[in-house]
Amino acid sequence: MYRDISVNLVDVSKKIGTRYLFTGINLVINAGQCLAITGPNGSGKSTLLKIIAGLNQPTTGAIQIISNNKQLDAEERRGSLGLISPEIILYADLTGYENILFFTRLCGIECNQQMIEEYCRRVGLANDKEQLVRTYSTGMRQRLKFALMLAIQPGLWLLDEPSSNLDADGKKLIAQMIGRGLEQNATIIIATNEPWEAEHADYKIELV
Ligand SMILES: Nc1ncnc2c1ncn2[C@@H]1O[C@H](COP(=O)(O)OP(=O)(O)OP(=O)(O)O)[C@@H](O)[C@H]1O
Repeated sequence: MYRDISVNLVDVSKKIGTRYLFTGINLVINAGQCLAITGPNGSGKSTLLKIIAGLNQPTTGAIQIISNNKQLDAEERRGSLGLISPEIILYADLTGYENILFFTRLCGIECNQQMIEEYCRRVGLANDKEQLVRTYSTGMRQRLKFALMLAIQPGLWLLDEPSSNLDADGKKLIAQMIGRGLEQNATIIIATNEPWEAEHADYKIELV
C-alpha cells in the first residue's frame, strides 16, 4: 500500500465538446492535506476527480501521484487510492459484511471477521452487516462505502459528494472520518456542493 502521497496537478485542462470545463490548474497537495473542488452542477467536479483517479484523461497537462519521492505509474496509482462516488456500485446480492470481504480480497488486503465488524460498527452498520445490500437505503450504502475505505486504508482518498444521502448523524461521522484520515496522513480530495465540507480544506478549486 502506498503512503505519504502527494498529488501534483500540472497545467491541467479539460475540454468536452467545444467547452473548456477548466484550464491551467496547477497545484500540489501533500500527505495530510485536503483539497476541496467546489462549483455548481455540471461545472466539472466529478470530471476533475476522475482525471486525478486516472479514469479520465486531461485535454492538456498531467497528474503526478508521488509516494516517497517516486512517481507512481498507472497501476501503482490504482493501488494508492480509494474512490467513493455515486458511480461505485456495491454488490446488492451480498451482505454488507460480504461486500467488505469481497473488495478487500480483490485488493489483496487481509481483513478478519473482527476487523470487518469493527469497520461496520464505526459507520453505524453494526446491526445491518448481515443484511443483503439490496435492502440497504442509499444512506446505508454510502456508509458501507466508508467502511470499505476504513478497510482498505488508501493513502489517497477521492470523495465525490461524500455526504450525499446522509442524515445529520452520517454527515458528522464522515466529517470525523475525514479529520482522522488527515491526522493519519492521508491525502484527501473532495468534490462537493456542500460549503461545510470545503470549510476545513487546505486548498480549494472553485469551478464555474
Ligand atoms: N463522458 C461525457 N460525455 C459528454 N459530456 C460529459 C461527459 N462527462 C461529463 N460531461 C459533461 O461535463 C460537464 C461536467 O460534468 P461533471 O459530472 O464533471 O460535473 P459536476 O460538477 O460533477 O456536476 P454535479 O454537481 O451535477 O455532480 C457536464 O456538462 C457533463 O454533461
